[in-house]
Amino acid sequence: MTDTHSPLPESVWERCFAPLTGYPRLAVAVSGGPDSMALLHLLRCWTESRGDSAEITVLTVDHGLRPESASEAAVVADIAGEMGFTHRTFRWEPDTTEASGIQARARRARYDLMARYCHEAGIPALLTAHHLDDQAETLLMRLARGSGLDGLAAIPSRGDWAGIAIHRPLLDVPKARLIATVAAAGLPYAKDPSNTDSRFERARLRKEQAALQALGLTPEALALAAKRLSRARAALDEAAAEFMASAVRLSCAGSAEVDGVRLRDAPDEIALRTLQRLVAMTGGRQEPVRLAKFETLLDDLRADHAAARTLGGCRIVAGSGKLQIARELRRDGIAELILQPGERALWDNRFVVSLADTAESPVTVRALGEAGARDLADRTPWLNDIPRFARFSLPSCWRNQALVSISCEGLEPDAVRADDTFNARFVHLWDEVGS
Ligand SMILES: Nc1ncnc2c1ncn2[C@@H]1O[C@H](COP(=O)(O)OP(=O)(O)OP(=O)(O)O)[C@@H](O)[C@H]1O
Repeated sequence: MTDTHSPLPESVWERCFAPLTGYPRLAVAVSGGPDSMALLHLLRCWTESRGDSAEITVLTVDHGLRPESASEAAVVADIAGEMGFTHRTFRWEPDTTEASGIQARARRARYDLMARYCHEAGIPALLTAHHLDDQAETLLMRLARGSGLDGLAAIPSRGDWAGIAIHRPLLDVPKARLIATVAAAGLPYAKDPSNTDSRFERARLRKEQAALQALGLTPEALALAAKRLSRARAALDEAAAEFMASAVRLSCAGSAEVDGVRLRDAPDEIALRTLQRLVAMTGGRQEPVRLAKFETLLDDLRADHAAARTLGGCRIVAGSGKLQIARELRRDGIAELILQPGERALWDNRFVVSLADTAESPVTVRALGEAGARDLADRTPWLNDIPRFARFSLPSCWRNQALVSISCEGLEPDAVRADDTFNARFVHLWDEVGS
């Protein structure tokens, strides 16, 4: 990819999209800016060039932060429609009392909304249009923060959000090429003024482009460094996954049990990754947790000082040679949701809950709670296989204030099954961790 200012040729986009082969359905995140409009156009070229390509759904989040945002979403909807793709717009209502971190909150809300929709629609993967210049900027920003290996490896080409695979097929492509691609395709695109607003770190960095390039810190060189570091990150992730396969028991009920002796003896990097991973999987992706907190946890475990604690939405309890991790039931509870017959939804970023269309009426899904868990302990044998505290945050299904099911896919039917039209499936990665 030496010519950085011409449209992307077929040989290149075919290679970019190769990892997407085999998905029956794909969602693509399109803001209406040049990068994601280029991705949309290339995806159309790709689907046209293949007889058996995936069904595409285009997703736009209207953050309502600029007056033009609704009309920009409408333009994306029109273009997606002309291409023969389904389109959905989600409106985000920001909490205006919170003054800080609007970009980070918008980003989190965006991924949550899109992942939720993907679960409802049965779409396993979401594409975003991150590119080489995004990668280079991310590396520089992380350097400035003193990030470690994971941070410096920057944006992964393949990630995960609440059980949905995230693919970034254009990560090796310079932004200028995407602009040339979208221009050659004759597609309109929106300009986001926050890209040049000096209140934001990324925009400040862009203003220093010339100075950085003069020092040899070109986007290509930075992205290459990130790519090399990402190989090291991938190797460590793989080693951690192997460790987890033999030292972790992950329950279909969404809790994890780790062999405490093996965790203490594991290399720091592997033990830390295991803890981070399990907290992210079982904790419903609450606020991001700083690495330093995991380092303290590991030190305490090794020094036998690890009393029960909470971290990242989880409760972590050490004892009898094991470590148990499960979603914490906080005082402010876990949000409930109402499920209509025939509906499927993501609950607490952990379980895909569904109600068969034969169900007689809607149900409410909520955490089982302490009283419910006590009541069921003798009647539902698998409950005894998971830690007591992990039972409180299990998905339970209620109708008219009566508990009708706590069915978890992969476990024996429960004793309360007054209704067998409800199902809950833990969203996280069976094949990577022993269950
Ligand atoms: N409002 C939006 N609606 C739909 N997709 C969006 C929206 N904003 C961003 N995206 C998707 O995310 C990609 C990256 O955009 P941007 O760099 O602004 O997002 P980000 O989420 O902050 O990035 P990161 O995930 O690296 O933090 C876009 O190319 C697009 O695919």
